[in-house]
Amino acid sequence: MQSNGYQSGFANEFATEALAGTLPEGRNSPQRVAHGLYAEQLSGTAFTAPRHANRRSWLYRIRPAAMHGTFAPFVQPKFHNDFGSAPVSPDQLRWSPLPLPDAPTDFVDGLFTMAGNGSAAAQSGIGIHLYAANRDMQGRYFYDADGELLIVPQQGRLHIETELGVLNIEPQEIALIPRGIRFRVALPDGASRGYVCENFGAMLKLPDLGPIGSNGLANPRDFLTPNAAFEDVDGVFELVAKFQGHLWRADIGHSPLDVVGWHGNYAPCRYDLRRFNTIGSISYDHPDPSIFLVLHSPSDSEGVSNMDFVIFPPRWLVAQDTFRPPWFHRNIASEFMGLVHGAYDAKAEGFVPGGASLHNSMSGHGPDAATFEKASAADLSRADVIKDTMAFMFESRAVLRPTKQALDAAHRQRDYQACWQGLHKRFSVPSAG
Ligand SMILES: O=C(O)Cc1cc(O)ccc1O
Ligand SMILES: [Fe+2]
Repeated sequence: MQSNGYQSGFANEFATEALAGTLPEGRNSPQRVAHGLYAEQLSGTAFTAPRHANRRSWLYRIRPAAMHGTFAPFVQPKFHNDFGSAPVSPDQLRWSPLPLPDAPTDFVDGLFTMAGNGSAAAQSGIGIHLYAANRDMQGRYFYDADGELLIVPQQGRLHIETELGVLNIEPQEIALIPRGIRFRVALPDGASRGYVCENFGAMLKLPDLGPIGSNGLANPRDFLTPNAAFEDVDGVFELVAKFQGHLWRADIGHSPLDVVGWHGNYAPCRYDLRRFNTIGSISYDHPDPSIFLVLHSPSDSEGVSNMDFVIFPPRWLVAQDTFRPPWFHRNIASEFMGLVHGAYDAKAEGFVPGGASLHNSMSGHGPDAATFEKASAADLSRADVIKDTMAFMFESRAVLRPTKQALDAAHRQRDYQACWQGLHKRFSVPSAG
């Protein structure tokens, strides 16, 4: 399926048709829809959610979504929401990239669950997954009833055909696929890898800007939602569903990507992280990383997120009398980090593109010894430019429980804590007089 272009804006009321005259005028559900299509509403928030938070779309499609066979369990044991109940160690954890597969592996088969909290049943928390895949989804369509998917490719472009249109993204761009939307992923570059945050909680939204003003951080017009595109194909296909933490499959005799036109504000979108308007200190001190917030999923407590998606993009560091890289810290929040491109300014080595780290609540972390030495001696009369970099963080209010397979993985760096062992004692009491 080819892209039909995009519409700009975040969660706007969009309207798009791949065939002229598809969308009904003045009503959503006429007695007979144009072109013999079926009308179907897809709601992503409660019917009665306040207007500013209400998200739903109307789809005009060749066959209703109800048409498929019965579901049976689908076996892909690496992709799940079993975050366990065993004690979670407060150790800092880090991983090298998930190895690319040798055997033919599509996006669904290539998902590997790293950590998570909460559950789909509780409608709060997140699942954090990696993917490593090398072939297009063939005759297979997928949807996630458990959460919205935030996809962060690190290697290889993704061609994502969804019910509502096509998203093409490359590393340093992201895709957001709302809960329930059916899609198929093709890999134009072959072997591909990246990160996925599965959000069981409130839908991701742009943060308020407060004193920053009316512009800045991720600007709404840089979010792109696809125009309608459809395929009218019959065949022997399968529909894979993620439902309550488990995978299911059903036969389906046609492509579910058969929406000819749609309107509404519940739709997938893409965003280029390089468009982020990065704001930082132009006087002294390193600000809290909330200044780098792209999108967040609020929780029931004001100002406390179910999940914050934060990036560390290229930027200038000019603060005076300041240790410029991230400081040493312990936070109530729990931080899962990934690196899409380049190097991260808190770590001289070991944290590489495709890799990941996990620093849970109150576990101390910060610059490694080499970074500390360098930044403590840096000449601050010059501005530092941090270029060729794109790190990110999925930060959550609740502890992120690493999965057994993540802890046992061959690519876990079991010596991660050694990066701080060179931070020797520097203290000395000045001698009297
Ligand atoms: O741990 C990290 O590297 C992420 C991070 C970056 C920063 O600039 C300040 C706090 C923080 O948790
Ligand atoms: Fe941190």
